[in-house]
Amino acid sequence: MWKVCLSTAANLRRTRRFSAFAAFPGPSIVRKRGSEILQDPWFNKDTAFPLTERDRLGLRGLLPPSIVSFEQQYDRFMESYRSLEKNTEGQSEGSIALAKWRILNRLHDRNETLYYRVLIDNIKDFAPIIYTPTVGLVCQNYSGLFRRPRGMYFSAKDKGEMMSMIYNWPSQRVDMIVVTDGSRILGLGDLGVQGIGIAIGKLDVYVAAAGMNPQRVLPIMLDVGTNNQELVEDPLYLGLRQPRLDGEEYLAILDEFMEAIHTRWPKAVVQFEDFQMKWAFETLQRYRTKVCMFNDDIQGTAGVALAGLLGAVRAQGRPLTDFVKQKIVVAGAGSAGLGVLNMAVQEVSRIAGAHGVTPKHQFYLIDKDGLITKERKNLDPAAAPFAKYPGETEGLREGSNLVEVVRKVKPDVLLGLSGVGGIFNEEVLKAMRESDSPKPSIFAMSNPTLNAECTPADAFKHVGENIMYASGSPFENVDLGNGKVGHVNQANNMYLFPGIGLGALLSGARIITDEMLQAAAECLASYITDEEIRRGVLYPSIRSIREITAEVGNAVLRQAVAEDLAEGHGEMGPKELRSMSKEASLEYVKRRMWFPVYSPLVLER
Ligand SMILES: NC(=O)c1ccc[n+]([C@@H]2O[C@H](COP(=O)([O-])OP(=O)(O)OC[C@H]3O[C@@H](n4cnc5c(N)ncnc54)[C@H](O)[C@@H]3O)[C@@H](O)[C@H]2O)c1
Ligand SMILES: O=C(O)C[C@H](O)C(=O)O
Ligand SMILES: [Mg+2]
Repeated sequence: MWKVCLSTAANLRRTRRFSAFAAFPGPSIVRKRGSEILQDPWFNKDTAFPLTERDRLGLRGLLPPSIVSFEQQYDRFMESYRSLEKNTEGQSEGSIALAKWRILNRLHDRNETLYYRVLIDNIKDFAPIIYTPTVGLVCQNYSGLFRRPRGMYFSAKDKGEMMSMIYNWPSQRVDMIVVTDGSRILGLGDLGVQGIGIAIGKLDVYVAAAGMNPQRVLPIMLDVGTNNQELVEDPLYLGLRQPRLDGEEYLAILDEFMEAIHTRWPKAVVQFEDFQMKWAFETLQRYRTKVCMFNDDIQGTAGVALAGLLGAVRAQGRPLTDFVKQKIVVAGAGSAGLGVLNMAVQEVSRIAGAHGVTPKHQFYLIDKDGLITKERKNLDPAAAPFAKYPGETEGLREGSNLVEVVRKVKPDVLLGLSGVGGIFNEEVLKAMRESDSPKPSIFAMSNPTLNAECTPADAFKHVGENIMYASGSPFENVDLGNGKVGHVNQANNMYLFPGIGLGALLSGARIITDEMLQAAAECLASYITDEEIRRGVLYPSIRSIREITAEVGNAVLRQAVAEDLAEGHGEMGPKELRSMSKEASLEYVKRRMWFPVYSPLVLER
């Protein structure tokens, strides 16, 4: 039916692209009738309710008589989106982006099936709106933009109540939770309760990329106060107006919350997002051996960066084992930068182990106070493994600045996770011209756009055309003249977190191990062909995120099975999972991915 109704070539392409994932829609059980259904975005079909359903569900007379098809609704939405693009021409980028977010958000609030379908089909255009970078702007303005709640809010005032509060969530089943305490939203700092936007955006990506069922995802804000004085003084601010809890008080809230969600949904996968570094590592260590959870900023980012770094080795025409020889300068010693270095060191050990040599790396770590050495006062224990000994610094000293380090080290890769826009300035980029690499790489991974350490245009201009470039937020490719294009990669954890969550869920993994994350990163790295590498491509197009996520999910699932951590999911037991070939488990993953189509609604009284 869907196929014969399609009118445009674009529609045809859409259907083909996802035909492998589309399943015949089974019925959805609904426990409400009439106008209550129209108010519920999970079930609402607007004017597309067929007559039989209008009769069955008490909708007759509540809708205009004409029945509009899903495809017509889809086209009408896209038309209004395009006309908004025209009508906002000439306005500031920020207000255009917010207008686009509003129109998508209104659809999200009204009709989830249509919302997720347009999101999946147009992920390249819409990801920058519902996710990085616009989601940053949305979080900054969340209190003013607020119209209706989404997800759950647990605050410091709810201490002792969380175990009962958790049952206020209407869905019996939750598969995926993204939780933030709002303390470090992208590179925008402490945004308090307004950080809920980031959890919502990540879960939208889960639905679009991993096919998580939107009825079973839950964004959560843990409001433990904010140290952002501007917010506290903002009359519109919707969060607690108190300093952030710290120390044992903070951990007591976290523990109570984790116990509550684990009690109600013991099989749910939990993603920690945008926690400040101080708590990011500590909470990861505290819960990762007890529940199925991971920290996206530490672990998801690390996997994506590692995949890109392995691509950078290939781009130099070197074998992957040469990763151990790479000189990598990392600017930013926070949760993301340290996560990347930890995983890179594990990779070095693995390669060295396989070749019977002593693992040794050439990684340099810089924070806001410059090069980190063993002489650093109050050296952070998490950064200590990467701090240089005096003899190893090639004339550099404690606190040497970025340009000094780049000049001296002549790194193969310069990678930024500092949260500070523009620190890869002209001087630093020009110093990269002296890189020892035949193809230097610049990863400006901080988000959102203005926080990128450098723009791609500046990187190609100042380092030269012969580079690999990646940024955390999306940028257009760079026109290098004479028909040449400087390819811009998006090194964003969105390539991995959906697959990590999906693989963990579908295997029923008890916990998420380093090896499962490694499998995810390797899977992503192997996605790119030599020909693509030659064109400067390190990551596949966001357009194929659903296919990539299925593969990554399968890699994670298979690793969970290999480590005997898979307890199974639904009717798929651990024994069945163990007996599956790689192809069979990939098929299982794909079949389990939710795809938005209107399913028949069946009333259960
Ligand atoms: N692309 C991605 O997928 C991705 C993933 C995670 C985080 N990020 C981005 O990375 C950034 C950092 O995140 P985080 O969680 O590590 O933050 P963080 O606050 O934990 O760490 C920031 C680090 O940068 C250092 N820094 C500050 N100014 C600097 C300077 N001038 N030079 C060098 N270092 C400097 C700080 O000292 C600190 O070590 C954010 O902008 C975030 O959006 C991107
Ligand atoms: O949210 C993103 O776009 C990536 C990452 O998780 C970040 O914190 O910047
Ligand atoms: Mg993040």
